[in-house]
Amino acid sequence: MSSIQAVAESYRLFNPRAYLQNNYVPPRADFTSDDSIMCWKLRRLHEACAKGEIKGRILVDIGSGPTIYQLLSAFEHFQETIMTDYLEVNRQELKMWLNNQPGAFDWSPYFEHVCKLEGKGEPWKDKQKRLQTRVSRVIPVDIHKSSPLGGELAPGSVDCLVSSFCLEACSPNLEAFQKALENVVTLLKPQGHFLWIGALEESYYLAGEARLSVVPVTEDIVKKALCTAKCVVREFSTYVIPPSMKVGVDDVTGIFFVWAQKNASK
Ligand SMILES: C[S@@+](CC[C@H](N)C(=O)[O-])C[C@H]1O[C@@H](n2cnc3c(N)ncnc32)[C@H](O)[C@@H]1O
Repeated sequence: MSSIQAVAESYRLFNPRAYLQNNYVPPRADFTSDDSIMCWKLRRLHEACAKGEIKGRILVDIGSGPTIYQLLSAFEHFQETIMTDYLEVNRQELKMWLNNQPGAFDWSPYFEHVCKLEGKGEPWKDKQKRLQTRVSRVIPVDIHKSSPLGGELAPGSVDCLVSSFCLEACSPNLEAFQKALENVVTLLKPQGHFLWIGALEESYYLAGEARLSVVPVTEDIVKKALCTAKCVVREFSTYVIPPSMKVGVDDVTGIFFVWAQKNASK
């Protein structure tokens, strides 16, 4: 896969339902096991957001895909949450869930789990309703454009970004990955926060008929990319994929979680 255009072409076959089935049901999302990928991701996000520093007016999720789990802790600390994806099929899948339409993916175990992490005894349905109300827009994004959200949001206007498994999964090479990161970071206010989750050393993943190429990145590459994008790493952790989570839908070896902050002066 050699160009941004070729990557875009490969996404034409992306099947949101197959993607959800590959990654967002057991064993990868097994809430009876604290060792599952999903429990690790939700715990990392919960712990970063529980510190009380990550808050503000606008939260934007870059490359949401058909998923909402990545917002379950952060959205509570912002007045407005904006979800984004490159593909209309994914934006439709999200709208179906936001509008409680029949056939929408069932995220209830995720809400139950995060309510338990928060420990307030809140009924999960209350939290679900709050997220559905708090998401104000589901809009197109292209991380390869200097303004990834077009005219929808001005550079320097976002308090916090979330992004999971997007940048490495839509970039043909490391140069494009670095540029995409810099494009996305321009949306942040100085000192804005970035909660970033991604795949380590992955070269492909499947979503139905689609076989998507991924640019393999290491922990070191991710840290250096953030430094070049004028971001300071506040927390960095990695999860090593155990054999039980290797289910033949990708060749990922690990997952990184980063809480970074844009430099004050940029
Ligand atoms: C691996 S999925 C990640 C979905 C979700 N965030 C998650 O955690 O599972 C990658 C997403 O990137 C989106 N994408 C593809 N090309 C893109 C581009 N140029 N800019 C932004 N997102 C893009 C895809 O539509 C897809 O939803």
